[in-house]
Amino acid sequence: MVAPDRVRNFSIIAHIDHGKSTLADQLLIKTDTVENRDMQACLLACPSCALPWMTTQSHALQLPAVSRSLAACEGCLLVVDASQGVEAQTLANVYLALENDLEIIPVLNKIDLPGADPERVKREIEEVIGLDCSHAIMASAKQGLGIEEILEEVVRRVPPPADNRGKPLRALIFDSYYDSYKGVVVQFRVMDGELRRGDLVKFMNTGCEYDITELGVLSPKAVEVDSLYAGEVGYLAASIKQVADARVGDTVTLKKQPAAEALGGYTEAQPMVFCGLFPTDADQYPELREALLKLQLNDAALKFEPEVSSAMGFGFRCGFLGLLHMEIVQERLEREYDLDLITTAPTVVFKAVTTDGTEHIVDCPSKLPPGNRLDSISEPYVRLEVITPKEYVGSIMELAQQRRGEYVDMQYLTETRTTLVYNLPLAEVVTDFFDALKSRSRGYASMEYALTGYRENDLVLLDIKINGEMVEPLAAIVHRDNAYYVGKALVKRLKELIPRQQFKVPIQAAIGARVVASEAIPALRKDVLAKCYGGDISRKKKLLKKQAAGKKRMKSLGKVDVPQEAFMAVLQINRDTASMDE
Ligand SMILES: Nc1nc2c(ncn2[C@@H]2O[C@H](COP(=O)(O)OP(=O)(O)OP(=O)(O)O)[C@@H](O)[C@H]2O)c(=O)[nH]1
Repeated sequence: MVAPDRVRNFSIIAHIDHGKSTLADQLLIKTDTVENRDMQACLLACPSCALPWMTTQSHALQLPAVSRSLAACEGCLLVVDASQGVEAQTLANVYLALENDLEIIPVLNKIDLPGADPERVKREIEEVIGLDCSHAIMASAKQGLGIEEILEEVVRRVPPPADNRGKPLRALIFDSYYDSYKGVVVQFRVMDGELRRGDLVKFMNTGCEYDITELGVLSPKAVEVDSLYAGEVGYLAASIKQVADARVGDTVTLKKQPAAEALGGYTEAQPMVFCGLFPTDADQYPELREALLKLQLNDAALKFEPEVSSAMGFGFRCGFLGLLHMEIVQERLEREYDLDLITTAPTVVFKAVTTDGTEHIVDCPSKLPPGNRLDSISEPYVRLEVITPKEYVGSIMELAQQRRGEYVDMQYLTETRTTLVYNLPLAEVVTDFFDALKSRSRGYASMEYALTGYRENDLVLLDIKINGEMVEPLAAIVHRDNAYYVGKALVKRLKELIPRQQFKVPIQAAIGARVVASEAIPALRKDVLAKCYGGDISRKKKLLKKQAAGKKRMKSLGKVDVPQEAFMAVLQINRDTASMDE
């Protein structure tokens, strides 16, 4: 055991791409090579470290996990790219660090870059965050500059953990992952007491009990130990079947002498975005189920339940933390499990109150109670914070307004950069908002958002009928003011996307019994090959191949084949309405 006064627990917070992972690697190499060090530094990599390919959108939703990592530390490195500056995520993370009372050490990374301007960025950190930067460390994680200085500063400034060894065991879970041999490997920080291999432990929030089969520290390789004390960080394995049983934020205590109270901050990951996943080939349904179960072993936030739709057949209604999470899961299902899926447009979770006063959770538009029984519909809202160079402010405000945003605040962070705050419906953010923001700011704006609650709005169900049949997966819940636009644009888009059939196919958008838009796909006249009669054979082959590839992602709805893109068309509509002149 290491004397508690020689332990330092710290983590790294940074905006995406500012160099968190590179710096973490350097620090680990350095602590490993400096022998007889007078300390044991324990680096708690924030969860986003393990997922370096995630983009900003995901991070807002990962904040609870990041906040648990921070709760397990006494200090943190605030890493800011010296060629960029403070971004939306930097701010969100700093607030969490402040809430957790951490000692924050500013590090200006990437000073090797020709565009680096550490003095400007220092001023920015001082002005925006109010953090003294006179001792900020200049570093280049890439070139290994400033690494030793960082470690020295950590030892000097981050306080050692409080000596709580005498108390009943409380260990905070800040990460967990599934290992096919050991079961779930749980990473935790012992806050109070002591934990030994073989102990019978209880997870206070889930109530699950386990015998610890393996106890160890990651330094960074796993090294088994017999016991861990308050202040130490380690991992345990106990044949736990899925990460949902060992959730981030839960408290581990001893079954024999349990702590009176769990540590605070435990929240279950709530899926915020839902979509339907249907195998293109109905025979793949059992495989899809197996694959989802496997993914769930390592993904406590993934939710799914069987869904049967008259249009789509058997599939699953799946819940995700956000769009990025959804895309990652879909991609893994298709790549790793070789499934061909039709995905329906993502939707947020609405709350509907019927005239009898009952509240209904609506995670699928077609589940909305019928109009004549509806009293009200509410939708989730977020507080969105954007940081942007000031020349894009006008364009971003316009975007936020188009997306039903409600202006809250604007502040000049520095002479050149501005922060904008809006309240806006989550439904408007989970479409292509991030892309639109990036394109309007040439990639320079960054954003962060957090759920604030539900608000009642004048929302209606927009139904889509193809060839006279209601297609549930194409239905959408939209604001009444936009329903006409969306209906019109959606019907137009569907006409472009759905291939011609042997017969004329009418497409209609309706609110209740009222048709708000209609189009028709004319009947197919020519054979597809007729176009290139006499043309060379390779061209024909190419055309056929293209058709075959297209076919894979079709779903037959009644007599009409509908391609995958049609199910996502409603997402593009928002963009279209934004640029529609009408
Ligand atoms: N020039 C230069 N590039 C750096 C430095 N540190 C990191 N990078 C590069 O910046 C990019 C992002 O670095 P990462 O360490 O992946 O950043 P991150 O903050 O961990 O990113 P996420 O995990 O995706 O949030 C990589 O291409 C690194 O090679 C540095 O000191 N100088």
